[in-house]
Order: sequence, then C-alpha cells, then structure tokens
Amino acid sequence: MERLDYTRNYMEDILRKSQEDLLSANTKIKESMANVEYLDSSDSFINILTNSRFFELARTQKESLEAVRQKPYFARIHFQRPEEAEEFLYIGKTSLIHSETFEPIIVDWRSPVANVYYDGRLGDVTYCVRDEVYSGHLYSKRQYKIEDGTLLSFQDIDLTTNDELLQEALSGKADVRLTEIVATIQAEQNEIIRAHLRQPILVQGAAGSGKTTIALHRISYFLYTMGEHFNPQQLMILAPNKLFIEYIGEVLPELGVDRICQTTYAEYVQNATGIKLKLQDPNELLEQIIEDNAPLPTFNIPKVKGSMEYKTILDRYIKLHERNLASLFDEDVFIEKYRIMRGSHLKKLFLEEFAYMPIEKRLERIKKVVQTEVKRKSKAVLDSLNARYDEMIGKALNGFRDPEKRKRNVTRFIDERDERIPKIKAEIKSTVANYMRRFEKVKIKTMYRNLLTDRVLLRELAPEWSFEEQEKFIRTHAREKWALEDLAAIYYLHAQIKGVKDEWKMKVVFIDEVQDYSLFQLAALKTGLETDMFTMVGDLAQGIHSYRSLTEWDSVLKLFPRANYFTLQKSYRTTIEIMEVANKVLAKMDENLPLVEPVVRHGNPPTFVQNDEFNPSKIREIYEAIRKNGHRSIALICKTSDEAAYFAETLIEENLDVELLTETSELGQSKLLVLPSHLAKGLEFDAVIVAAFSFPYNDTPIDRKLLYVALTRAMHELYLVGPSEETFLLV
Ligand SMILES: Nc1ncnc2c1ncn2[C@@H]1O[C@H](COP(=O)(O)OP(=O)(O)OP(=O)(O)O)[C@@H](O)[C@H]1O
Repeated sequence: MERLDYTRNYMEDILRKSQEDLLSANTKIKESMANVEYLDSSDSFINILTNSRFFELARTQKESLEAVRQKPYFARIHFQRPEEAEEFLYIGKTSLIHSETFEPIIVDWRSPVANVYYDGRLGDVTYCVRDEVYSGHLYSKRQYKIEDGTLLSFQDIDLTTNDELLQEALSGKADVRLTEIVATIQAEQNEIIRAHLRQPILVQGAAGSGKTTIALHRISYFLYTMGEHFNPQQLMILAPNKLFIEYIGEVLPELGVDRICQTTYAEYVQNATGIKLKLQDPNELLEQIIEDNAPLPTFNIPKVKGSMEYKTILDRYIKLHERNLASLFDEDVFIEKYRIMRGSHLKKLFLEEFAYMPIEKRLERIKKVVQTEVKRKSKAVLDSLNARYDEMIGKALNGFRDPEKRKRNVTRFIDERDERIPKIKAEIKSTVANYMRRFEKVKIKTMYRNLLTDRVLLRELAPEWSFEEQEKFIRTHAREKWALEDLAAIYYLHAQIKGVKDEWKMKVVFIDEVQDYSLFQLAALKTGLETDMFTMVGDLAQGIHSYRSLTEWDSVLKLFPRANYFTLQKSYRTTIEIMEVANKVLAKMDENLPLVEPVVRHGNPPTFVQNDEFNPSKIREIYEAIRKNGHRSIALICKTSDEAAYFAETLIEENLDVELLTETSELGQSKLLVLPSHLAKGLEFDAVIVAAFSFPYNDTPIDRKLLYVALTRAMHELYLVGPSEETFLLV
C-alpha cells in the first residue's frame, strides 16, 4: 500500500506539473500566434513550433498517466542483474521514471525486462535488448489487484500456483468489445507477441486462444519497440468485416496505439487502386452453398481465382502487355533527321535495367532518360547546325564574285537557316511527348475486364484450361458481376503495372482470420507492398470460406519462407463444459486438428432444449434465465442470414428487445443480438443460444465449421435449441 501511495502521489505531482506545463505552453502558443500577425517574425513561428511540440509531449504524457492513475501497475518482479543490487520493478501499462533519481517507478509491460514477468520461470532468466541477451535472477513475481486507486489484494505466483488473476479475468463478463490483457498474458502468448519483429509470423490458434488479442498486443509492442522507424500509419490491420473492426476498435487506444489503418481487404484494395467496384456480398455465395448443400464443382471459380495458377495466368497477361509495349520501342528517337537515341537501347532499359519497377513507372523513368538526352543532344544539334550555316554563309560571302549571285546564295542560306532552326526548336519541345505518346496508359479495370470477357485472349493466356472451363470462366462474369476474389487480381495488376502509391504502401500488416484468405490474396498483397512483414493469425477449424480460401498452412509458409510458425492450443474463452461439446464437432472435421484444451474454468453444462419448431416464448424464457444469472451480452446464433432475419422478426413480435446484427451494426449490450454464424466469427458473448430449425447443421465440412464457430462464441453459457440433438451433430 505504501508503494501504491508513493507511486500515486508522484503521479499526481507529475500530472499537476504537466497541467501547468500545458497551460503555459498554450499561453506561449497564443502569444506567439498574436506576434505572428503583427510582426510576421520567424522567431514567433519557431516559438509556436517549439511550444506546440512541447505541448504535444506534455499532453501525451499527461494522457497516458491519466489513463493509469487509478491502476498504475499490476505486477512486481523481484529481480537482480549480475553485479547489481536487487530491485523491485513494478510493471504497468506505461512507464514512469523519477525525474531526479531516475528510478523506474513503473516499467512498461512492453519493455525488454518485463519479458521475464511473462516468460514463466523463476530463477536464472534472460531477456533481449536489440538482439543482445542480458541475464539476471528472478526471485519472485507478484500480482496486484488494484481498483480505483486502492490495493485490494496481491499474490505471489510461480509455476505451481494457479494464476488467480487469469481466472478472475476469464470469469468476468464480456464487455461487448475486446479488452487488453496485459496483466495476464500467458507465456505461450507472450512468445508470439514478442516474436522477432522483422520476421513474418503465422499462428494457428484454437478458437478463443487469444489470436485477435495477441495480434493487437503485438502491434502495441511493435510500435513501442520500433516506433522510431515506423509511423503508425504504415501499419495496417486487415479484419474480416466492419462489425469486427468495431469489435476490436477500443483495444488499440487502451494499448496506447492509435492512427493505425484498420480496414478490410476489399476496402483496402479499392482505396489503394482507386478503382471502385460494386462487389457482390461474399456471404451471399456462402449462404447459397450452405442452402444448396451440394458438393462444390471441381472447377470452382472462386477457388480458381484465389490460386497461384491464376497468378500465373495474370503474369502471362502482364508479360503480354509488356511485350506489346516493348515492340513500340522499335522506332528510334529523332529530332528532324538526327537520331538522338536508339529505340533498342530504350527497349533494353524497359525490359532489363528497369524490370524491377512496375511497368508504367519504367515508362516514366524512360521518359526522363529521353528528356535528358534530348536536352543534351539538341543543344549539340543546334550548335553544329548554326556553325554549318555560319560556314556556308561565310563561304557564300567569299566564294562569289558576282554580287547578285553572292547575295542570292547568302540570302538562301540565311532564309533556310531562319526557317529550319525555329522548326527544329519547336520540334525539340515536343520530341519527348511525341515519342512517349505511343505508350498509352492502361485502365486496370478495363484490362482485367478484358481477361474476364474476351474468349480469344483467355484461350491465349489459359491454354491449360479445357474449353468448358474457359466458357464457365467467361460466363461467371456475365453482367459485370465483381466478386471478392477478383480483388486480388485487380490489386496485383495495379501493383505490377502502375505500382502502389506510397500512402497505401503499408510496411507492416496484421491479418486476423487469415484462414479466410486465398493464397493469391496474400501473394498479391505481399507483391504490392514489397514486404513480408506480416503477422497472420487464424484457425483452420473455423475456415467457413474454405470453398475459396486456405485449407492448409504449408502453402502460406512457402509464400513466406522467413515466417515463424506457432500454434496455440489452449482456449481462454470457453468453460470446460462448453469446450467439450465444441471439441466433439472439431473431432468430426477432416483437418485432423488437435482438440482444444480449455483453461481450467468450470460452468454450467450446455443445455439442449427440444423444440419441434421455433418457439419465441421459449427463447424469451432462456434469455431471461441467462440475464438472471447476471450475463449481459447474449447472442442467438443461426446458420443462415435468412433464418436470423426470421427469428429476429418473430422475436420482435413477441416484444423481446432484439437486434438483428449486420455488417454495419453497432454492437450494443442491452438487447438479444441475433446473427448468422459467419458474422459471429471472431466475436464472443457471455452466453450463446444456437438455434436451428429450417437449416439444421449437416455433417458436411462447411456445416461443421459453422457450428463450431457458433459454439465457441460462448464464454459462460450455451443453449442449443432445435428439433433434436442431431441438428447439432451431437449424436
Ligand atoms: N492471457 C489472457 N488473459 C485473459 N484473457 C485472455 C487471455 N488470452 C485470451 N483471453 C481472452 O480470451 C478471449 C478470446 O480471445 P480472442 O478473441 O483474442 O481469441 P481468438 O483466438 O481470436 O478467438 P477466435 O478464433 O474464436 O476468434 C477474449 O475474451 C480474451 O480477452
């Protein structure tokens, strides 16, 4: 308690001081502003800059301290570095150093030494600072429970004690959004958060193992460690949909991170290419597949368009375009009859020296080369012509006795010169433009549309496809239907032909639910961004879009040869009882994934409620019972959007406070949320009711996954409502 008081008092002092600093910086800025108007002095301008920087710094420090003033730290380590005195380090969400003694009052959880707290062991330990290994001895780890500035309890932990703080965190109620977990990060999660930052990582993690949470903590850790080299705007999180972005929205600021680009693949591609497309809802296709319940065709277009074979076809297309452009270099660059550059030289630049650049960037560079050469050589041309005319005029002046003849000749040369030189000068001005005009810029959308609609072109580019396959491919795009799987192709063509603009050239990418991506989507992104710094987390067991997306990780690891691969088997979300049911479904899947181990936490066994048809008053009864147990975030998850819409409508008639969730909904807590399983992916709720009537879950790959997703959304309570247990693949 003493330590807490000491820390809090010091923080209050600092906060008071920074408030004063802020006020004074603000006053100074105002004064300088006033001076600028009167004096226009650069001194005032510099004053503004200095003060506003100071203002920014003071404000950031103030904000981060204010955010933690009620809970400055959550743990303490008793630590000793070799040849140094033992010390107690208090770990919190921000760091605070005594301004006079330089004593670390709070150590940031992301700092190198804090790693020993998460790493699991007591005794001799090591930690890394910028790739250098340091050692020390860890005597003890202590966790604190502090609320509203008061110390409630503390506990020393080692490997054998049960992590009470974790237990408590897990038994808490689901806020409708994700929260930070800095106090209870587990060793296997810590390893991923702090895994080599300059290398890609791929995580196969069970449902509820903390993949999303870890990805977000890794961003925070990344910016803390590499912030000097990276602007947060160069980081991008790719999420499956808008609802998910809203769901994770508040964690990043809590973790001290903001201004980072959070988007979906579709939105990113459209922004980065400037091509707006009316996209078919990708879930429509999923729903159709679920409803049809028929096996997928072998030449399945979404899968084809997500494959690396499709990339090969596009590569041929780009090569064809490149060849067509290259043939235009057959002409040389002339000014009048003077050859300035050989086309063959430019062609070599285009096809070889500049081959590492996107095609239109190469042309821009070549234009510059031609410009420089025209500038240089045109002067020589004019100088030599002028000299020749001077010589000819001189000769004419001296060469003829007859004054008439002399006059005629001199005039002829002068006239010729006066006509020819300005013409050449005019030509010089337009030489570059005239030469470059032949290289027309392409419209990527048009170019790609040609591939989708032009049979002759397709036969040339995809000779390995049978006639029927080619026809099917062309038929799919009838009536300008753009699909999600066209985006990778468009982005890839854009990247290879025009190049991605700097503002969209993210340096670091975090992808959640990566199993829903196709290999080509990832490959296109990697090519366009020219980086492999990807953090990818996903779960094959939840791959409900596998008709068009990844079904294994080997190909991803081949695409990212430098990647470190991790697996997470423990689930922190669900109780043992709920996980048992979900594991039954997992065991039926073809992927051969190991069963999920729940962290030891018990709850009520899931309840099966037999109803022959959807009975809204039964749902009300269950809903009210759940609320009585103190749970607030409650979802009714269905297999399809149609059924969700029907249930929601029926429940509204029953006067139940219901919200039918769509991609653009805002997450509220006070209503019963009704949503289809594919939209629930990534989210979690205190309690879940899975209901299925018109659309029972069949024993097919896709249905097993949809059901597994639905079951694993529940933290504490699970109800299954339907005609029989078979509806939920439980017998
Ligand atoms: N170390 C931890 N301490 C406390 N809570 C944790 C920890 N790890 C995970 N959790 C909690 O477990 C839940 C699941 O985490 P998260 O949603 O990140 O998992 P996920 O692997 O992305 O799940 P899914 O694949 O099902 O979407 C969250 O409520 C998260 O706060």
